[in-house]
Amino acid sequence: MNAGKVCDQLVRWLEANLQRSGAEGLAVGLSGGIDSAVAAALAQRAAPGRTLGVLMPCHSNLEDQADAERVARHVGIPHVVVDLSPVYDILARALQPTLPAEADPGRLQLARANVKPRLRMLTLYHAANVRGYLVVGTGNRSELYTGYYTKYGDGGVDLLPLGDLVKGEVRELARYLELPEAIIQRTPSAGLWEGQSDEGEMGITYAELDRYLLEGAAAPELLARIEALHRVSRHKRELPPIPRVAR
Ligand SMILES: Nc1ncnc2c1ncn2[C@@H]1O[C@H](COP(=O)(O)OP(=O)(O)OC[C@H]2O[C@@H]([n+]3cccc(C(=O)O)c3)[C@H](O)[C@@H]2O)[C@@H](O)[C@H]1O
Ligand SMILES: Nc1ncnc2c1ncn2[C@@H]1O[C@H](COP(=O)(O)OP(=O)(O)OP(=O)(O)O)[C@@H](O)[C@H]1O
Repeated sequence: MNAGKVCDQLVRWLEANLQRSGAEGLAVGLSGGIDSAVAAALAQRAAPGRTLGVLMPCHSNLEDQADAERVARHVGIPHVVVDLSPVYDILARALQPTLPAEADPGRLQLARANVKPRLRMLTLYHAANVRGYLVVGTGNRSELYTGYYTKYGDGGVDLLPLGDLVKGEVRELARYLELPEAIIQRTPSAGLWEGQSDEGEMGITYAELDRYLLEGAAAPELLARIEALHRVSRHKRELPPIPRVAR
């Protein structure tokens, strides 16, 4: 991949989409991870002085927040911090009546974890609405293909500038953009629970997934796993089905 060429294309793509929309700027959620750092750096180039970073810790560790602040400084964008921890706690209590009598522990953990990206989506849209900005998503091709994101959570965005790049290409772009090496080297994690890692949860490494997406090469078991993830997450990449009514 020619990182310089890709960078220019993506900046121009963001500029064009911003202009077409009539919106005034771009808002990006900054987690301290590589995807949001790259998305923010591209947004800042496309809309200098009109890009906002939004930090939304939710029982997150202080290191992540420090990394996110570092990204905002490095990229040169203003940022706001919205601590979602208290609202998450209140919501977790308020949601008790939605629980079945005997909730499956695995499902309960995931349902609770998905509240965090959904609160972030709500917060980002509020920040965007009050400024006339668009919400820039950070999903990459590897995550989109496998559905590794929360529907209407981090999947609820206006633009996906990284959507055609596999995770390894996002890393190449991060190096081209001269983002801090510590951010580039972080273990990819959605940070939804202690010890969670993307690769651990998916049961596939990004190297394997990227190779499959770029070259179509994968061992049969791996191919079956990736295609199963793709199949069951199809609904996330489409609008909700609408019945055709016969009158
Ligand atoms: N066939 C179908 N047709 C229509 N809708 C369907 C459906 N199957 C499920 N659904 C709906 O979708 C829901 C399940 O989807 P969803 O709510 O997203 O939940 P789900 O895919 O189960 O969980 C989200 C996954 O994304 C990961 N994640 C989240 C956030 C960020 C990142 C990251 O690294 O960036 C990763 C997270 O760790 C977890 O593995 C179901 O409860 C149901 O409402
Ligand atoms: N604490 C946070 N503050 C602000 N935004 C966040 C936060 N956590 C997640 N996000 C947003 O949600 C997106 C998905 O983040 P997540 O941490 O789940 O995994 P990711 O896809 O590896 O992204 P990244 O590499 O940017 O961390 C992030 O890129 C970011 O835009």
